[in-house]
Amino acid sequence: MNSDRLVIQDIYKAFGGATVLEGVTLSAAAGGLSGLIGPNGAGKSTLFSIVSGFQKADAGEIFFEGHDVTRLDVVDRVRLGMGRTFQVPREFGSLSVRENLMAAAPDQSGESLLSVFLRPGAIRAQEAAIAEEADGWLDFLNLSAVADLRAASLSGGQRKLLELGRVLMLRPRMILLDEPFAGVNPVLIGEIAQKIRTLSARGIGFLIVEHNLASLSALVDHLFVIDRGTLLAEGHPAAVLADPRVREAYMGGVV
Ligand SMILES: Nc1ncnc2c1ncn2[C@@H]1O[C@H](COP(=O)(O)OP(=O)(O)OP(=O)(O)O)[C@@H](O)[C@H]1O
Repeated sequence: MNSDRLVIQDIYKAFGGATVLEGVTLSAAAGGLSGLIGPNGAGKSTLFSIVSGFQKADAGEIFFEGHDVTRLDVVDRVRLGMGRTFQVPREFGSLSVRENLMAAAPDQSGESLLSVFLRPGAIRAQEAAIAEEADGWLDFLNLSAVADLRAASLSGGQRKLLELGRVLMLRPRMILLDEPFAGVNPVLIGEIAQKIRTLSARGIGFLIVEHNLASLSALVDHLFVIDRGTLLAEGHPAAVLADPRVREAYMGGVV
């Protein structure tokens, strides 16, 4: 059942006395291109954190491709193919761009001191494979020219691309992208959107939180709108953005 979907079922979350999510239920195609919008403070980032396992819901359930992941930690969700990026990129500023990608790779047995002594050849081979994979993504993301620069020196848009690269190192089947276009110039927005389209055509699904509605609706096939902690509307982007309830809730009718 729902073996090809991310199913979010009746999620509740309160911080102190304030209820942020009040029974959010939605179902997104795991391999599809979907967007999640809503006014500031609607609970989008909180929902992302709960879906990816960084925060616990007070109630509700999450299923990914038929697996109940509600009680799994972040690492186990990543193993099942779920990846996420953050609104504020979390790269290591003092590491190079390439090192940032390599550090994101899972299962680095080279980090265990014992295996450095016992199996040095295997670790060198593994590191070489990780470096090759990182270089492949750097090339795909047009970051090869800055691979040896410190991540802190990148522009806002390049940092978004790096963040995407870091999650790609986890080999996800679905990526939750938190505001990929925020603080990015229009040219680079087009480039990031194109990368997302290419990855989608290769079978990686996306659920994207974004305030730039024009860029988002041009990219995704399906939009979800949450408002005051519940799902307000969903459907084809043009239909959703024309929905009077959405226009009313979202920016007080200015959409
Ligand atoms: N750790 C926390 N402790 C207390 N309140 C929190 C916490 N995280 C989020 N909130 C509150 O929950 C509400 C929803 O925040 P959230 O960041 O999920 O909304 P959002 O829809 O992503 O907003 P934005 O579009 O502005 O990023 C906000 O009122 C926020 O202040």
